[in-house]
This record gives sequence, structure tokens and C-alpha cells, in this order.
Amino acid sequence: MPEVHDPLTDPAPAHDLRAVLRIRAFRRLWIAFGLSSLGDWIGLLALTAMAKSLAGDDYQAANFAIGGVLFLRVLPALVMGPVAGWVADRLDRRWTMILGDLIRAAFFVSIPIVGTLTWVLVATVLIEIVSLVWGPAKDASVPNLVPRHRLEAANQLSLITTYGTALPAAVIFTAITLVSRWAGDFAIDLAVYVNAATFVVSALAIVSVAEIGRAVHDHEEHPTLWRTMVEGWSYVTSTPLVRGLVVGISGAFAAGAVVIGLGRTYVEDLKAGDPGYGVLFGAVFGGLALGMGFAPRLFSGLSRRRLFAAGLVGSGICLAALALIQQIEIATMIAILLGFCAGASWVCGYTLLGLEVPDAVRGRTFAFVQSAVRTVLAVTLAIAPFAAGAIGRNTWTIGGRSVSYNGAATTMLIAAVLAGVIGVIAWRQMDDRPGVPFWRDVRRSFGKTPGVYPTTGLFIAMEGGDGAGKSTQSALLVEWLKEQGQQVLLTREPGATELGKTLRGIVLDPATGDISHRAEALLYAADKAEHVDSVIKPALKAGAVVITDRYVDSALAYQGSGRDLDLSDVERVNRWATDDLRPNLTILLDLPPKSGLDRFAGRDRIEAQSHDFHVRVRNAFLELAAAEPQHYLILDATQDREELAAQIRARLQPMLPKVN
Ligand SMILES: Nc1ncnc2c1ncn2[C@@H]1O[C@H](COP(=O)(O)OP(=O)(O)OP(=O)(O)O)[C@@H](O)[C@H]1O
Ligand SMILES: Cc1cn([C@H]2C[C@H](O)[C@@H](COP(=O)(O)O)O2)c(=O)[nH]c1=O
Repeated sequence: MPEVHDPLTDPAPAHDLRAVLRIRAFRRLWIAFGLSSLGDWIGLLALTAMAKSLAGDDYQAANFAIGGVLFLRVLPALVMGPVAGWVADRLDRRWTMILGDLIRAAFFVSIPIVGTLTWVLVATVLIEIVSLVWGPAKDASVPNLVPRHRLEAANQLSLITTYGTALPAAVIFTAITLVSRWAGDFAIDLAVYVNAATFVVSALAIVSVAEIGRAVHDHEEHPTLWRTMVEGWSYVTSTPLVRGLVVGISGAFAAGAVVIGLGRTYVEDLKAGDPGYGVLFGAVFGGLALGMGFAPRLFSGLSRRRLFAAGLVGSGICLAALALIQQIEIATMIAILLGFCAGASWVCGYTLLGLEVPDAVRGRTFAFVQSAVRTVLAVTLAIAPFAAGAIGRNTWTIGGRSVSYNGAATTMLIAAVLAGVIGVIAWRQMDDRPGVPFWRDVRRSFGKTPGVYPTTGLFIAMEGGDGAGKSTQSALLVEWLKEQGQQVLLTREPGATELGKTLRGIVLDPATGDISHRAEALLYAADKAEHVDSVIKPALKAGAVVITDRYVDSALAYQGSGRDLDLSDVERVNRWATDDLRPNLTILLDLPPKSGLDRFAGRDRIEAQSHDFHVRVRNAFLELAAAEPQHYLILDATQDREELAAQIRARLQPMLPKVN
């Protein structure tokens, strides 16, 4: 069935999770991976229970069997990660997922039938290998199913579903084992069969998502596995953003793993016992869910790269506080905050990978991240308790008072310092607003003014990078509006007034050379002040539909984010210059900078800026639109002219002033 609503023109806010679920292809994939995750968790519980039961009554053997299952789940990622990424990028992703689900179902069904501990362990490895391919194929497909401005919400849903299904899985597993207690070991077999069924249903759900395809390669040759791995590795290590993301995400996981690995001893040291342990765990995972769900919305005006790195540093600080504060109630609150920071970083990291890694290497990159994360998890879980045990329990007498300091807290402190250092390294690699103080950015992301929207006429701004097609679409729109009997004024910035023409000459002439960035911002703002007062306001007052080719968003994107200026300063100056007059609708034509600039040969002073400058400009436009989606129409400008024009007309039709 064709898509009934258009995800690109859906006016719902970018952070609205229901809006992502209205995208049919994503919704089906979401149902599929929700089921797969549920199956994964039930499988983990059932296989550990089965391993214990097959190991017999011996305490040591039972523990060894459970540990074996857990260890073997992590092991394949360490060895097979790069191969999994190659498969995800090389094969049709939809069929990879369908077959992956069916193979996992078959392995799960075989486990109770074979019924030996050896087969439980072997099948665990095989199932994990298949999951390793399935995960990156799914992660790499999501950015192709949802518009860019909804990718963050899609990732929030993915992550919340992946981890959130642990709870229903535990409930289902407990229910199955309680209800069929009379059946002895068959209860566990039943859980394994239920788990297999979830994979089959997941496969069926993916069959209908035809939009998932193969990775798009620039050239259709098929590189060898070895070359793909080398290229994947060199892509990750030579791209500062991706390097920072991989290091940072691994750091966030290490921080979480330290709390998991040491939690039991830590609460014991605080004399909080089993209930304290449960509360601490709940606090970390609850905070994680809150961070994933709310941090992007709370800090909607903050650059995602900055939010990612800040979340990491925040996790380190919380971990240090957890180590220093020896009181369970306060520790619980800090654990929530720690989870929140780690959750914010995790969701931003995933979104950035989806947005900035090209489709052709995305599967490999996600596989690389998963391998790195699992390696870090395995190493941290192994080392942290050992380090805590080696440090032991210590009591010092300082000034007549005895102070106890134990291994768990000390190890946490060391991990906190490491997480902080990793956060700072990630910040340095990835910061997209060097020179702009972080706290000013945070303040700005809270303190917004509402703006003034015209009540007569209709004010439309056409925005986007250079060569995105603004002039083309503006001209087509004017034609259509005139056919509708509207009074129309097409204007532009800079250069619509006599003063503006002079200013345009100055800011765009390459002969002007490098000028102070503040001077540049003020020249553009002066053009706007004259434009609004002498052209835009009078036309709106007369009831016209005014289309401006660029407006304040261009200043916020080019001067506020492209240059090293404080965005809040640029915003204040421009709001003042324009009397805070805002467009009823801004049409954002979104295009990779290179594609836009390749559409013409000559370069003016601004077009001649670096590729990084233009990437910052593009991201800034998208972030502005995501923050106030009700006033934006974001369009994928790679589409052809007529398709774009039709989407613009569809959105504007209900907004047009009545014609007498
Ligand atoms: N949808 C499209 N697909 C391919 N080419 C396009 C499309 N729309 C416009 N073009 C072409 O791209 C070039 C730039 O288009 P246009 O001048 O409309 O962009 P612009 O965003 O106004 O550019 P600038 O930022 O320089 O003002 C033109 O040659 C135009 O014909
Ligand atoms: C309004 C405005 C524009 N710019 C930049 C963006 C473009 O590179 C040029 C204008 O050229 P166009 O061909 O008319 O698109 O100026 C800017 O940096 N700041 C602004 O406020």
C-alpha cells in the first residue's frame, strides 16, 4: 500500500515520536526490531537458565555454564565485528535481516531439541554472529527510511525499544516459567520456543518493508572483504568526527559498565544490601531512558556534537561524585543523572553517525562501533572487579577521625577520570563551534523570544545552502500564486534595496577578502533592517504574499554557525534589525553542500568558504527547523524541480490569504 501521509511535509515537531511512527516503512522496521530485541532478552534469560539446569547440581559448574553463555555472547563481536559490517554494506539489507531472523529462530528451536550444554554454548555463538550482522544492517537502514530531521527521534525510539524490551522480556519469561512450573524444564524450553516465534514474526514484518535496500556505492564494483575492512578502519581512524564518536561512545559504555561491574560491592560497602543494588540499577537504567527520551528536546538549540561530548564529560563527573559520596539516597540521584548524561550521549552519537557517515560505509561503521562497545564492555567488566579487589577495603585515621575508603569507590574514581579525559578528547575532535563558550550555547538553547508573525498578507522565506534551488523554487511559486489570483512580491537578501545592493557588492565580492566576522554579520543585518522596513512590511500590510529568497536563518546559519561568532549575539542583532518579524513559513531546501556548489562554476566570497563551513551551515539550518517545525517545511532538494514545487504548493495551499 502506498504511503498515505508524506513524512517530509508532516508538520509535527521533529522530536514527536508518533510522527516517526507514522512513516510506514520505519514503523514496520520498528515492530520488527522491537520483536527481535524482545526475543534477544528472552533468549538470554532462557539460555542462562537452561545452561544452569544442564550443568547439574554442582555450584561451580552451574556458575561456569552461566558465565560461559554470557562470555560467548560478547566474544563473536570481538572477532567478527568487521566481517559483520562488510556483510551489512555488501548484501541487500532487507534480505540480510529476514534471513538473519529466520536463522536465529531455527537455532533457538534446535537448542531444546538437541538438549546438551555443548550445543547451548555453540548455538549461543552462532546466534550472536547472526545478530552481529542483523544489527548494523538495521542501524544503517534507518537513515534511509526517515527524513534527516526525524532521525534523532527514530534513534530515540530504536534505543528505548532495544533496552526497554528487557523489562517485558523478564515479565514474559517469569510468567512462562510460573505458569508452566508443573512442566519442569519444559518451562524453559517453552520460553525458548516463544523467543523463536518472535524472530519469525519479525522476519514477516520486514518482508513488507521494500524501502530497505542495498548500500549505495559511488561505483558499482564489489570490493573484497579485506579491502572493505581496511577501508572501513581507515575511514573511522582518519575521520575526526567518526573517531571522536567511536572513542566517546566506548567511553560512555565503559562508565556504565563500571557501575554494573562494581555495583554489587559498592552497595555492600554502603551497607545498602540487595534492595540498594536493585535501586542503583533501576536508577542508572531509568536515567538512561530519560536521557535518550528527553535530552534532545531539552537542549534542542544545542549543537548535537556538543551535547554528545558534554554528556560524556557529565557521565565522568557523576561517576566521580558516585565514588566520593558514600550515601545510598544521594548516590541514587547521582546514578539517575549519570544515566541521563550517558543516554543523551548515546542517542546523539547514534544520530550523528546516521547523519554524517555515507551510506556506503554506514553498516561497517555501526559494526565497528558495536565491536568497540562490546570489547570495552567485556574488558571493563573483567578488569573493574579485579582492580577493586586488589585495592581492597582501607581505613585511614585523619585528625582522629577514621575514614573508610574501599576498592569499588576508588576504581569508580579512576574510571571517572578516564571517562572525563575521553569526553574532553571527543570534544576536541568534534566541536563544531570552536571559540564559542559552551555555557552561552546552553543558555541560548533555553532563552528564546517568541517573535512577531504577520497578521496581514503571508510571509514566506526560502532558505538553504548555496545552489539548493531557492531562486528556481521561488520563481515557480510566484507563477503558481499569481495563477491563484494572489498579490505577490518576490524579494531577496542581500540586495533588494539600493542600500542592499551596495552591501551585497561588499559582502559577496571576493576582492573584499577577509573582513571581521562581526563586521560581516553587521553588514548583512543592515541589509535586513532596510529590507524589512522599506520592502517587506509595506507589502505585507497591503495583503501581499511576500517571498524572500533568504532571511534571518541565513544569518544564523552562515554568520552564527559557519563563522566563530556567538549564535546568541548574531540572533539578537538580527532580531533587532528585523523588528523580530518572522516568516509564517520557512521552506528549507536541504542538500549536501557539495551537490549545491557543483551546480554552478563561479564562487563568490561566501561560496568560496571551506567545505566544513558549508557543512556547519547545513546542520544549522536543519537544527533551526527541528526546533520549530510548525513554521518550517523541510524538503530534500535532491528531488527534481517539479516534485519540490508540488510539495511546496501542497503545504501552502491551506495558508493562502482569501482572494476577493
Ligand atoms: N531540483 C533541482 N535539481 C537539479 N538542479 C536544479 C534544481 N533546482 C535548481 N537547479 C539548478 O541548480 C542551479 C542553482 O539553482 P538556484 O539558482 O535556484 O539555487 P539557489 O539556491 O537560488 O542558489 P544561490 O544560493 O546561489 O542563490 C541552477 O542552475 C538551477 O537550474
Ligand atoms: C541573507 C544572508 C546571506 N548570506 C550569504 C549566503 C549566500 O552565500 C550569499 C547570498 O548569495 P545568494 O546567491 O543571494 O544566495 O550570502 C549570509 O551569509 N548571511 C545572510 O544573512
